[in-house]
Amino acid sequence: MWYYLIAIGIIALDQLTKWIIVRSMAIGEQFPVIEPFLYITSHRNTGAAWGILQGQMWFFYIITVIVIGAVIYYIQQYAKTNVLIGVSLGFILGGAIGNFIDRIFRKEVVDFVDTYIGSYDFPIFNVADSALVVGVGLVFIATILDERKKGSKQT
Ligand SMILES: CCC[C@@H]1OC(=O)[C@@H](C)C[C@H](C)CCCCC(=O)CCC[C@@H](CC)/C=C/C=C(\COC)CC[C@@H](O)[C@@H](O)C[C@H](O)CNC1=O
Repeated sequence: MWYYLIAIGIIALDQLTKWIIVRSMAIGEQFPVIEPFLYITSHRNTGAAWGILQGQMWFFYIITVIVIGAVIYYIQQYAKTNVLIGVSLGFILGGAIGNFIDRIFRKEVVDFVDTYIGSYDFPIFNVADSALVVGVGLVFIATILDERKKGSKQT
């Protein structure tokens, strides 16, 4: 149950940061946090990662509802026995809903975390994206650990 609290916490943090950016920065405005690696840049994206599928909102609604449905199903199935799976699914749920709220009410996603890896300007992202990437990464780790545990029991 409290995995949903993780998702709610992420949604709250995501929406709060986006609200602050929308209210206090013009689109395109930038200020440095850690030169020359990290900046806050007010950005909007009507697509998904790297701006793919710009404007395909119905596609995003359908995918997001599928993602949310799958995550809730897996939380009911696995979170009781595997805490790490539960936590990672909570992250994915929070991230998916965070961007879903933007897509429904703003018809675009607010992004503001602008990182430069060397001279490469990584796509500007937000709290929800970070939660999604961390959640997906944790699911992989939890699955690998789970397989190892099963493997060691059989040997
Ligand atoms: C993170 C998933 C993207 C997020 O998916 C969502 O909402 C989900 C719930 C719904 C999507 C319609 C479905 C997933 C599409 C899969 C995808 O896209 C491949 C991702 C690979 C991943 C490998 C690591 C890259 C990650 C990149 C970025 C995030 O880096 C932290 C850059 C983000 C910036 O391009 C930013 O403008 C994006 C904008 O905020 C809208 N965000 C989305 O569409």
